[in-house]
Amino acid sequence: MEKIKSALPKLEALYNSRGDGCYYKLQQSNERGAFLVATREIQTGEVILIERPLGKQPSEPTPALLQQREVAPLLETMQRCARTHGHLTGTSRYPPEVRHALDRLTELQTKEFVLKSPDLGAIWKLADSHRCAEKGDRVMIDGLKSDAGQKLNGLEGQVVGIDEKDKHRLAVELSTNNSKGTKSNKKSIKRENLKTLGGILRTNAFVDNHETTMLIFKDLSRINHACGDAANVIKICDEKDRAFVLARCDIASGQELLIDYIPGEKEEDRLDYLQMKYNFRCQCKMHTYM
Ligand SMILES: C[S@@+](CC[C@H](N)C(=O)[O-])C[C@H]1O[C@@H](n2cnc3c(N)ncnc32)[C@H](O)[C@@H]1O
Repeated sequence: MEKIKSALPKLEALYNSRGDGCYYKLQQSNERGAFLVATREIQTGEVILIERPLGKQPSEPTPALLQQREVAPLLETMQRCARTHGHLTGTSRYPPEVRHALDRLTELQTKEFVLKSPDLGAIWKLADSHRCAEKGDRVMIDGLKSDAGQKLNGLEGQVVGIDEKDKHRLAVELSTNNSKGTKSNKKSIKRENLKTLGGILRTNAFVDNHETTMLIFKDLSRINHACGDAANVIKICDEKDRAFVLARCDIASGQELLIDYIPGEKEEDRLDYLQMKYNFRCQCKMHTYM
């Protein structure tokens, strides 16, 4: 890894000098959402993309977050669980209250960081596999299928509580701008149709080289996961948190780009960790026949 890091300036110069355009395109599938596909043959070691993050936030709770009143009971829940089950990485065998605590802590922290990103519009376009909105959260409506619902997809708002008439839905206050200014407009929406910034962060974040910062990217965050040798690309960050994505083997045109989200994670913890952090059951070729 150190060898690649020292080669980054040379790789960047090479990447900037090549005149043959982008090496991948974005596609969409019903099962695994958006993904990237190679549009030409790529050789081992070639740089596929270099990009700066759209947003970032510290991996651990900041002192400002720790001072918030609602945070102490959430941390207490997580610490109690860690005492009973061991360290809180690598497994989804935790009780629902721990998952809830994780959801809330991430959501609260995104208010201090991701919500203030100048690229917020691009961040909202990323996927949210968690769908864990609660009262007070900024949300975006997503995935409504009916004709009327489709018109609401992409609108932003804030959850103001549970819908009194239907406890399975949340009341969302949309802010609609019109010629007379901002008008209040409440809608009743199922949680599964609401993206949150915390959910987006957890679904899409990669850590920096020191594992202290979570970073989200416009293109890198569209690359789906495959475990270990089933992955054909790797990423490495430079000191400015820009991600370099390199081919770790030869990639044929038309092949999906795949990255290991959890390099170094032990095999026995992998499926649980992917489920907890990204909320999917891994179907890569290492796990298809399990
Ligand atoms: C970082 S995003 C990747 C891009 C995403 N497919 C999209 O639509 O934007 C991670 C999410 O993609 C999906 N995903 C990625 N790799 C997958 C895999 N091997 N099997 C199933 N779903 C996967 C899961 O929904 C996961 O939470």
